[in-house]
Amino acid sequence: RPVNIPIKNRYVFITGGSSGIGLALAHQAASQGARVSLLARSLTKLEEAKKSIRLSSGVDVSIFSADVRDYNAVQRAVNDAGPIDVLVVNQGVFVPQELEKQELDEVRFMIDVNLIGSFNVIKAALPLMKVRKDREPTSIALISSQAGQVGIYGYTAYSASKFGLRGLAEALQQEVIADNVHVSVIFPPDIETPGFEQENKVRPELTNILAASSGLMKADEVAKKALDGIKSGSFVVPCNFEGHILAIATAGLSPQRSFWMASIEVVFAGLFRLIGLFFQWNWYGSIEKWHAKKNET
Ligand SMILES: NC(=O)C1=CN([C@@H]2O[C@H](COP(=O)(O)OP(=O)(O)OC[C@H]3O[C@@H](n4cnc5c(N)ncnc54)[C@H](OP(=O)(O)O)[C@@H]3O)[C@@H](O)[C@H]2O)C=CC1
Ligand SMILES: CCCCCCCCCCCCCCCC(=O)[C@@H](N)CO
Repeated sequence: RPVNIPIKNRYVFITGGSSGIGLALAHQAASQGARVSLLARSLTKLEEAKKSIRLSSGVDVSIFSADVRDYNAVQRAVNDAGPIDVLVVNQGVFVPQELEKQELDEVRFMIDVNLIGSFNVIKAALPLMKVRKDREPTSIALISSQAGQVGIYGYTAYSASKFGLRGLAEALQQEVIADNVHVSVIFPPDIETPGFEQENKVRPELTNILAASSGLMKADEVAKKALDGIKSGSFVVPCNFEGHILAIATAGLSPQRSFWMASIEVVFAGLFRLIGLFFQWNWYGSIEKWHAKKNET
């Protein structure tokens, strides 16, 4: 059934809101009349974000410095922020590397921040969100990645953390639906953000080749898709053309509000499996070629 989750005059809490997608989302939510709170570690970056939002939309946002890995710190921030209508769990770290070369500390870092950190944020915020149920519907949105829909070379730990968010989201939606809380998972491709700029310095060549199957988006475009998906209470939120194909090919047993999209998923399931196999065939071809070239030199 369709749902409409308004943003205007509502409380939006964004983790990782001081940079990249989170910051773009904060700008857009503020300019649409939301009361915005941001959480991240660096107070300096938070203050810069606050200043830039005040300059562009005249809105004063609240900022909270905390590490999502620290449950007590997250709980304090969430309680200080007050009511929450829309929770955007966006914080994330990504250090691409072949597992054989990657230190386990880096694996743990990604799982801790991306997955366990999301548990900490949601668990701390849920009680505050449930008390808002007598009002309008509320939302919990998680920023995953297309690497959370399909495993990609160089992303063993990152993909695991982002696939994990999907399981969390599917189960959570069943637990909170009675409280009129609607869960959305956003699956973006590569996005031009400060984090991506860092990632690009160390990304394995094969990761670049495979990720190039999907486009590169601007943070503003992704933020707009995310916000529209949140407002319409969509469970799976794709961001670009490839993302739509990927969403249908990996629909699995996730909830679907749109009768139209559900029909497409059912009727074209076989066709999209075929497209998926074509991509895999192509990717394994690239991997083979890359190894052949490496062995030559
Ligand atoms: N850029 C891309 O290509 C893509 C990104 N994504 C996902 O989108 C999300 C945002 O990415 P992007 O905007 O590029 O990232 P950025 O690196 O630009 O921003 C990350 C934000 O998260 C905060 N953050 C990081 N670690 C923690 C922590 N332990 N506790 C609290 N806050 C933290 C950062 O602030 P601080 O460091 O001060 O804590 C910052 O505000 C991530 O979940 C990422 O996986 C998905 C697909 C593609
Ligand atoms: C069945 C049809 C398939 C359609 C095309 C599929 C293309 C998939 C490409 C996946 C790209 C993953 C990018 C990850 C970005 C990211 O999260 C990092 N930049 C870290 O932030």
